[in-house]
Amino acid sequence: MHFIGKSSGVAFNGEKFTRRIILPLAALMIVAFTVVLAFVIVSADGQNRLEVEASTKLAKTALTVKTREVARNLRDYAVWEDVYNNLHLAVDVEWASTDGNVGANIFEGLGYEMAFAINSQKRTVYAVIEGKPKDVDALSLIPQGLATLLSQGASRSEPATGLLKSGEDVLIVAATGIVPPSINRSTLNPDDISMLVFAKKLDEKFLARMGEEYLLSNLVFMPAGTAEASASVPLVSEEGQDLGYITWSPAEPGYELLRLLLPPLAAAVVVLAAFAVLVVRNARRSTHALEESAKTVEAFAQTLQESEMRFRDVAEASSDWIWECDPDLHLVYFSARFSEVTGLSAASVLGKTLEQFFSSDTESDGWQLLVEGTHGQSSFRDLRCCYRDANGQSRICRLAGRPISNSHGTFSGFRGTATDITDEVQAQARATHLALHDALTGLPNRVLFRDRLNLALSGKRRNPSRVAVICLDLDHFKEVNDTLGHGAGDVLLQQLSDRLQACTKSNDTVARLGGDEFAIIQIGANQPFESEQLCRTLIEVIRAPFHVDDQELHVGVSIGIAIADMSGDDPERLLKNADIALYRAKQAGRATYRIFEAKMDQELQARKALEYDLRQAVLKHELEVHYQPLIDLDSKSIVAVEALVRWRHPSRGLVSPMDFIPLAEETGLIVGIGEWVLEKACTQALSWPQLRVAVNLSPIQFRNRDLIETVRDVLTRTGLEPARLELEITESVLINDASSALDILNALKDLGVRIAMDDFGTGYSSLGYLNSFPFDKIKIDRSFIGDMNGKDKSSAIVRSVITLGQSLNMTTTAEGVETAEQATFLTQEGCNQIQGYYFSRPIAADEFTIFLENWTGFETNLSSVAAA
Ligand SMILES: Nc1nc2c(ncn2[C@@H]2O[C@H](COP(=O)(O)O[C@H]3[C@@H](O)[C@H](n4cnc5c(=O)[nH]c(N)nc54)O[C@@H]3COP(=O)(O)O)[C@@H](O)[C@H]2O)c(=O)[nH]1
Repeated sequence: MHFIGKSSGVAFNGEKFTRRIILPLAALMIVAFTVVLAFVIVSADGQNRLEVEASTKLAKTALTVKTREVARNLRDYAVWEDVYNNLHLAVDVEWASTDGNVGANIFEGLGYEMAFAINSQKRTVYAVIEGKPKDVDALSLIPQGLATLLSQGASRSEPATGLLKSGEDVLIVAATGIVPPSINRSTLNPDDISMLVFAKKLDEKFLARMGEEYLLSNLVFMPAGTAEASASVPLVSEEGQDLGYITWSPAEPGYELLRLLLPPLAAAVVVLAAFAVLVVRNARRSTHALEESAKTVEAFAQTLQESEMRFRDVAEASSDWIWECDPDLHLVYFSARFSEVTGLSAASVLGKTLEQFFSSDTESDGWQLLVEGTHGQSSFRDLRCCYRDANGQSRICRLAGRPISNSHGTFSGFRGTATDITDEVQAQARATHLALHDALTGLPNRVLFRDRLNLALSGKRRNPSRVAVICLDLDHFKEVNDTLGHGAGDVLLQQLSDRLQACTKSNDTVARLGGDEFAIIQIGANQPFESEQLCRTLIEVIRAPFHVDDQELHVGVSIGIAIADMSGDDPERLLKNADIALYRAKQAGRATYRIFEAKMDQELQARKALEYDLRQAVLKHELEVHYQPLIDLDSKSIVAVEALVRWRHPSRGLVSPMDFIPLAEETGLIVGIGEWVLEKACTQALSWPQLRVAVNLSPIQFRNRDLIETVRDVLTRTGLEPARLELEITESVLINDASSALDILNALKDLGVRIAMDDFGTGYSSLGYLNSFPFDKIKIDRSFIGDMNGKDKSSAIVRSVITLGQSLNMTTTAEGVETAEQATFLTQEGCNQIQGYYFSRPIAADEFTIFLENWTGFETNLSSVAAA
């Protein structure tokens, strides 16, 4: 394993690219182009200079040739016998000037502007200027150099030539002696010889023709002192006098070359530049790609480095250690972590086989294959093994290994890791336990209960009717929680679970399903006998007081039993059936048990249907309120009316509240129904201004703290005077939580409404209640009224309650008065109000209005009662 160092920065940014690639390349191109251009220009210039040199030579040659031509023409005349005779021996001007001798032909034929014949005394004897004889002196006309030239020409056979000036004109002048071939020249004294002179002007015409002949374009004469041209030949006399120069426009092959070369060169430069741009662009792309791949490589290197660091950190931080064994599974290597984790020295273990050090705590095939040597030299992982650490403690580890080979490729053992998973396994075991057990009691929870039930039922199939599911629900446990707090409730539940376990056998399962709900799976050969026996025991055992925080607590238990095969063997169904039986046990007055029967389910279904109908009834406004009058026995007038709810069911007809109020209470629907009845009754009472209206309140409504607000709101909404509203409560309201109930009653009383104790005598009839709360009225339950005949116990009770009411200054009302005798007796005993079918059944509001209108009072036969 090795680390790849961080890159030293291969990255090539744009600036670097420009500096390192583009600028040198551009400079190279500029230099190359400049060199080429300079070379071309220098070559062109060289060529031009060569051309100047060549043309100069040519111009000189042309001058020489012209000069020789003048000399040659001169000589032709000078050797002519006639010229000797007519211009030397004697001067015959007429002969000489005749055309064809030395006359006009000299100018017109040969083009010489001047011709002179000069005798030995240097006197011009004959002169022809531009073809016409003139009397001029040659030496005056050409003052400088002619004398010398005459002298030279006289002394030699060939004409002497030179460039001389006449006025502003430059002349090619040739001078030679007039000596015919008949005379031996050497015999003559030069000083005696007459000279013939021809002169040719270097005028424009002459030079133009000469230029044409010698390809010297624009050949012109330039006087002395003017700026010298690039191509010129100076005109210097024999005596060194500067006469000016001839100049011409030399050909410029160099510039021609430039004209030819520059466009393709420029094109080449453009192409090269374009190519360079392309190359640079490609290079930039390549550089960019290179840069990207460099970055990627760098990133990889970084990642690898981090990965290695991570691996090292993990390896050092984890409890893993590395081991190695030879082909016979003898341990031959441990990493340093081995000793740190196990507390054992590597030396004490090295040499042992895998099997001698580890043992498998599971029936793992992998482990068997490994230690038996049938591993096939293949990798393995997740082998759970045990070993003993330095303290002799059993530890669990997970082994992973892969085969290793020597340099020849032969199998040389295994190398792998061992991870100590003892804590993990223990934590997992704890988690599993927690997931399957109730934290408070340690009993199996619902999940484990289901598992066990499934298991029991699968066993039951081999031995039917042995499994019973028993559901338990504590009676009055809520009161423990409410009065002593949840801590006390928890302790009670823990004690209860101990009692439950003590009552069951080892192969039974006691589980806590939640709250105060417990369940038992009982396996018994003799069902339902055994489960009934167990339930009776449980009821007894649980009835015994619990001791929590020095307090003696009493709870009871209701139990439902479902026997497999008697009620199906589906675990869910079985549990549900036990629940239904439990419900029936509770309905039966608690502290008892019930065994599930099929009809219970039917009843439950019917109840559910009723519940559904009731919910619908509320929504569909199928409820209505009927009214029953309360008659004052002093005035014989109707003083109040009791509102009683009815359900006009579409198919069942008028349903009694006896049939649906309990259900409404169980489902909580009573809260909404109660409020609706209250509002309806208060509204209706407004149309009977002389009457109070009495409305029944359910204990369930009392548990709701909103009751006070509800009553206040209804009174506000309807506008009924609070003193005209009488709320009837039963003793059960006070039994559950007397102090809270008394608070609510006081609050209601503060609203100004009256409170009546309903069904007095049927419950605990604790006089303490009457003492602790100043009721306005006591309603004697109709069961006492129906039973009394003047002498019996009921009559005595009724009499005592009336007396009690009188002494507590409370109104007494007798319910269920069906006969005149009952009315007479109650009148006689001093009862204040009576209510019953004798006067009217509960009737609809409009019927009641008619009843009220027709009311004329009633008669009591006091004498007959007294006689009885
Ligand atoms: N929480 C609420 N409870 C209500 C409401 N409406 C009624 N109830 C309670 O339902 C129980 C049954 O009521 P009901 O069937 O209406 O019976 C009442 C009277 O019809 C009946 N009664 C009256 N006189 C006689 C009689 O001469 N003989 C006879 N056999 N029965 C008679 O008594 C019932 C009134 O009882 P009480 O309320 O105790 O004054 C009943 O417990 C109602 O309270 C409601 O809206 N909310």
